[in-house]
This record gives sequence, structure tokens and C-alpha cells, in this order.
Amino acid sequence: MRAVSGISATERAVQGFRALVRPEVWSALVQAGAHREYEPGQRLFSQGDQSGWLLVLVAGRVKVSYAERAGDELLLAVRGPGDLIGEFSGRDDAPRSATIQTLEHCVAYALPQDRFADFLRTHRIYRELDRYLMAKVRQSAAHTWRLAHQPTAARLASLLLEVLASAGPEHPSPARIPMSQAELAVALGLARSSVASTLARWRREGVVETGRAHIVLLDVEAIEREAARV
Ligand SMILES: Nc1ncnc2c1ncn2[C@@H]1O[C@@H]2COP(=O)(O)O[C@H]2[C@H]1O
Repeated sequence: MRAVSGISATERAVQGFRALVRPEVWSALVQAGAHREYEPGQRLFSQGDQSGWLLVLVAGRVKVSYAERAGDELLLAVRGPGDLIGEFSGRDDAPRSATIQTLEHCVAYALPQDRFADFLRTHRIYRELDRYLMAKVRQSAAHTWRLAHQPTAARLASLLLEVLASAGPEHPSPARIPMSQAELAVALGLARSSVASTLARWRREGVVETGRAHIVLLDVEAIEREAARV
């Protein structure tokens, strides 16, 4: 697959916790939690809160955002099926490090942190959790670099590819990006007008289709080429 900013699209694919454990361990983890369904735009965790549970996400994409005091939120990551959400607090007993909001309808299983700790012990999967956390740290570095150094179009393209990659293989419409232009602008720390004019150009070129609160990627290769421009 073509290299994107030195990273191939395959490497860019978000690796969930599910990919790191045996299928029967993942199933047992899901069964250990309480079934929850969330509407699009629902806030699951708020940065700074103290709460003793985490989510095992099985369907739908969420955004992870960070803000300093009353400042605008900046997007840290987009995660999807196969991910753990809210596992940091259980590791370091600190408040929630970020705010989590659903981008679309989500299905997850909720587990108290102490039950998750028991699960890690019983199934001896500390190493897998370490690898998972380190993958999140590594992806954060790439994300930060893109925010700081990529021009507008490349930054926007990178985010659209991240949302696409986080959909997971079972998603019915992964190329439908459930974010408005205003939401994309806030997420990337860009002016809304810059996002609007880039999307208008891509629309004219047949690369995307835009709706009221979503974008459909019609030509992923063209978006990958845009993301590769530094
Ligand atoms: N940089 C990041 N990349 C991916 N997920 C993150 C990142 N920062 C925070 N999170 C997730 O957001 C959650 C917020 O609550 P926690 O701090 O409990 O656990 C956090 C992680 O699951």
C-alpha cells in the first residue's frame, strides 16, 4: 500500500486491543461487561472526571478530545470497535485524561476498573495491555506531528483517513465520516473557512461528497495523496 507521510496506510490502521489478544479472551472480556448502547454525539467520559470504570467498544467510532481549562477542544484520536476506552484512569488512578464522545451509534460493554484488573490477572494479559497503551502513545506522536507541520489539506486528509481506519472491518459504511465541517475544524485547530474551502475543492474534483453533518470519501487514493503532502 502507498506510503502516507512515511507511514503506509496499513500501519496507519488503528490497532485495537482486540487485535492483541486471543479471540476467546476478547469474547470473555466482552461477556464480563454490561451491555450499553450510545447515541451519536453522546459524551461517554469527561476530561477531569473521576470514575472507576472502562468501556470495551464493539461497534461505532468515538473521538478522544483534550482541552486546557476553558480553551477549545483538540482531537487526540479517533477510536473504534476493538478498543478499550477509559483504561488510563484504572492504571494510574488519575482523573480522566480526555473527553470521549461518540461519532455514531456505539455498542460497548462497561466494566468496573477493579473487575478489569482481575481480568488482566486471570488471563495474564498485562503485556498485551502494555503494548496497547504504547501503541496509543506512538499514534499520538504521529498525530501531534501532523497537527504541527502539515498544511491544512493534508491535515484534514489525515484526519479523514484516521476516521476511516478506525471503523474496523465490520462497519457497514466506513467511508461515511460522521463529522460536520465545524467539528472537523475544531478537531484540527483550523478555521472553519479553511476546512470548507478544502472540502469544496475536493467536492469539485469528485473526491468527497458532503452532507449536513457528514462527509463521504469517494476517492480514498486521492485523499491519501493529499495526506502525503508536507
Ligand atoms: N492519545 C490518546 N490516544 C487514544 N486514546 C486516548 C488518548 N488519550 C486518552 N485516550 C483515551 O481517553 C480516555 C479518557 O479516560 P481515561 O483517561 O480513563 O482513558 C483514556 C483513554 O482510553
